[in-house]
Amino acid sequence: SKTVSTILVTGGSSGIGKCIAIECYRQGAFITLVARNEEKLLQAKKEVEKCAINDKQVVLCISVDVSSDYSQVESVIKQAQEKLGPVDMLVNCAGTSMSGKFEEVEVDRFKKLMEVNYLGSVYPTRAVITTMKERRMGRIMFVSSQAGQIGLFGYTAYSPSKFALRGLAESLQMEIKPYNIYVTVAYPPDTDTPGLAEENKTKPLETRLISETSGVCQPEQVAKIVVRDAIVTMGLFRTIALFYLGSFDSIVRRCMIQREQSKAADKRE
Ligand SMILES: NC(=O)C1=CN([C@@H]2O[C@H](COP(=O)(O)OP(=O)(O)OC[C@H]3O[C@@H](n4cnc5c(N)ncnc54)[C@H](OP(=O)(O)O)[C@@H]3O)[C@@H](O)[C@H]2O)C=CC1
Ligand SMILES: CCCCCCCCCCCCCCCC(=O)[C@@H](N)CO
Repeated sequence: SKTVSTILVTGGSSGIGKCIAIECYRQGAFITLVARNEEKLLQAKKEVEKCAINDKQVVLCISVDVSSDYSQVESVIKQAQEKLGPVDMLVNCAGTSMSGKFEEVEVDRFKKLMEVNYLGSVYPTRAVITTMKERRMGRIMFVSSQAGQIGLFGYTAYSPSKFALRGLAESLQMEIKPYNIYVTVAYPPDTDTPGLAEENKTKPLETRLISETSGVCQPEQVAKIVVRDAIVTMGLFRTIALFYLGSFDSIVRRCMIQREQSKAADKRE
């Protein structure tokens, strides 16, 4: 039996996701990289493999669009789990950004960003959650953005898709805490990646000046911090309304225990 973790990283072929994969591989994990473009996936796989700490480690690649068809996402993640074992940590990092003035953003982009950034995190999470609950263990990370905490000039399409992740994460955390599954949300500032370079091609001056106040991080640095937070801390509940959330948690726990007792009673009959 393995002692190391199995980690699935969406958006693992580039930028922050690739650095998260490398960071975990350096700690002995087995990794599945998920993204669409197969060449970029293979290239990233090679880079990750260079960081192995033992000869049993494996990097698996899956080419799929995380945002288009749930049944497809479910089936490829099932295949990955059959090969590498159940996912201990899911990192939802696949995403795309764009900036522009509200009235200049093509109307289709609002939908596209919600699909990729929001539904593209719902689907993989939905595909791993049942097994995590059965195993009574797991970690789920959502990669939001500083623009997922405050709305900023130029991000009328992007920010809402990142705010949505927070609502998802907090609600889900309340459901799955009794199952020993912890949710974290990362809110990085601008980070030097191919995605940022692409976004910068059309960034309004205001957006650029505002973003500069927060500086640009290196993806390796962001990866180190978010992986540490996901493994070491107990997730969101540190920061928000501890008292109320604690009492809601006890409701959830009580209901779970009652449900299990009545299930056991049914079996005895
Ligand atoms: N860089 C930054 O300044 C910041 C980024 N973020 C967030 O971090 C995440 C990663 O950003 P970054 O590293 O810059 O991005 P990159 O553009 O460099 O990488 C994006 C990754 O996501 C994959 N991806 C994109 N769309 C899909 C899809 N529909 N299905 C599956 N995979 C997909 C890409 O592969 P492929 O295209 O082949 O599918 C690639 O692996 C994003 O969610 C972004 O919003 C947050 C704060 C700051
Ligand atoms: C604790 C409260 C934090 C609030 C800090 C406010 C700082 C304002 C600057 C924000 C910079 C915008 C980052 C967007 C990054 C992004 O997601 C895109 N680059 C993706 O490519």
